[in-house]
Amino acid sequence: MSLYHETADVLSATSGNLKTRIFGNKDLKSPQQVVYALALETCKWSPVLKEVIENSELLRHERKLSPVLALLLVHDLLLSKKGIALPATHGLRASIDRHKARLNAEFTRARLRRKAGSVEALRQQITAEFLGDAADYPRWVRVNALKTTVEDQLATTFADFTRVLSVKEVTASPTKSLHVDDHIPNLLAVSPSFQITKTEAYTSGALILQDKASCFPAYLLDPRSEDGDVIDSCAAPGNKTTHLAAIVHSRVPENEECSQTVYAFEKDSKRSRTLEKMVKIAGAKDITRMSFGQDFLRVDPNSGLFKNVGCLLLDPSCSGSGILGRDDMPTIHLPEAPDAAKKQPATSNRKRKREGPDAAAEKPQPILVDDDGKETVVSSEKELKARLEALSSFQLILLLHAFKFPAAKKITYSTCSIHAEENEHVVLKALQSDIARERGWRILPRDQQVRGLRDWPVRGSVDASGGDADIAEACIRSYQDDGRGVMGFFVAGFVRDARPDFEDGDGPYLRDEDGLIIRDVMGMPTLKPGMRTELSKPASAGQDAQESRGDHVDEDDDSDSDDSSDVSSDENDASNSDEGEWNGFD
Ligand SMILES: C[S@@+](CC[C@H](N)C(=O)[O-])C[C@H]1O[C@@H](n2cnc3c(N)ncnc32)[C@H](O)[C@@H]1O
Repeated sequence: MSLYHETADVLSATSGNLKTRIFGNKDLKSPQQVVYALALETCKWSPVLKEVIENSELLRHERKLSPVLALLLVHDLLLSKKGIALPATHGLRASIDRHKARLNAEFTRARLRRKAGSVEALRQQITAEFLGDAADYPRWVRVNALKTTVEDQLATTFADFTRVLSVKEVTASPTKSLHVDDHIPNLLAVSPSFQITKTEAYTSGALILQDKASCFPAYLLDPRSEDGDVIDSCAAPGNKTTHLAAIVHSRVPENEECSQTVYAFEKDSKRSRTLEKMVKIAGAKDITRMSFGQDFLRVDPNSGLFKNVGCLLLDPSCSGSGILGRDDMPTIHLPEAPDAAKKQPATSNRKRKREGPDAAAEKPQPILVDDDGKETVVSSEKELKARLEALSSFQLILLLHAFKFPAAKKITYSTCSIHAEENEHVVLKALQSDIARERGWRILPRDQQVRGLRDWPVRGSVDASGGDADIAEACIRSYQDDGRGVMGFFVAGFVRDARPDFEDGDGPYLRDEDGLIIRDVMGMPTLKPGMRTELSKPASAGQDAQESRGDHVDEDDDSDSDDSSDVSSDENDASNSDEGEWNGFD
């Protein structure tokens, strides 16, 4: 099926948002990114394209074209640099090419009616209209300190931008403007219509699109050289991993080698590939060691490899309820088909929101979206509660696992959820846990936080913190729609005084240099790495390299599942088991 038919099907589907319709559809033959870009851009331009198609009477002459197909093809004819992505002999392309001159003329008329002096001016106008409410949010751009500096970027990529004093001014300004953020170092708020993905700085990894709130965890963790190595336990797609690497890098004195490592774990093998790409493009490869398809719960905290880990960042899967525009389906303006004109009132522009062009009106239902964009429709309060309960017990298990790293003294826990169950409640339970008490973990109070987050005004809920105002103050929140231009988010920091209780909880095992136990508590030899590999299931292509170095291969690769069933990853299993569970590093 052609790109155009597949994209037309996506736009005509009756359920799911645009992202889930595309990225959750394994049957698509065309590249998902290409389908997404075509669908989104066509929706954006559809008010103009509708006019062009109707005034040129394209659908009256080409009866086989549906209104959606016509929009997609005319979009590429008029607006894509490469034109229609079909051979000239293809029937669909021919049906548009026959009307090329008329379509071009109608496009010019539509532009002039909007008083746009050029196609670029029209593009800006259309983008601003399309953004609608989203225009209240700037584009948050993290300047990647591994590759560039704010000063360099202000002098190059943003040379023709006006610097303004607040986020509100950025979103209100009709011209290109930017604001250097007051809370997070190396962060810029940029005009939402700016097409940053087309800049060299973006494609080379010097600039990274990352919501301000998503920058909180790495900044709050504040890894310093004396803190030793860092773990990002749930790393893909890698925004926070690369942010951690950038912070670590920025603290290495000039002419000195970086002695710290950022260990990044990602359980899902498909998402691990995204992580790998992101780390590479961000220039973070030297600092980062990634373990693909690795469940963090199966990482042994007492392994010698992690004896210098002083900081951990935990950003586990959550309900995603704070994410901006996750459940939005862009509006598409369909041209009238000649027959439809008779059936429908002439005034109807068939403008539809959250539904495909041929769908019946759909009642919005609350949905939760997981890391892969998979949706869970929540039809009742009870169902929402059950889902949040499952998610929060999995989040707590991960946090308690992080507490076990013997040299750890700082941890951040974050979610992009607005629900207290996944946020303050997890924090309270973690603080009340045996492991927190044994190891002396406490919350990082507001007055000890890095300056930018100490100053950040939006804090946790006192009610959700069991009435404890200090804990609520220590928790950092953000909400959509509060005028600060950020997504809904939560982060809390935990600290303790470092105690190198390396053997703690694991017994006086003797380990080899990779941290593998080679003698047990009784001094008896344990399995050697080679023997473990024999016991493992055959490795996939990506794991060959790990095996050849004698690293373990996961026997129980459940990386495709990323939902609350993960809760079944028994914590004790994870910490006590030392065999066949380690995926090694890339
Ligand atoms: C919210 S996303 C992380 C986003 C990431 N920190 C960033 O900023 O780009 C959660 C990730 O954790 C992964 N994950 C969930 N459970 C995990 C586990 N037990 N071990 C390792 N990764 C896990 C998921 O597959 C998902 O990619």
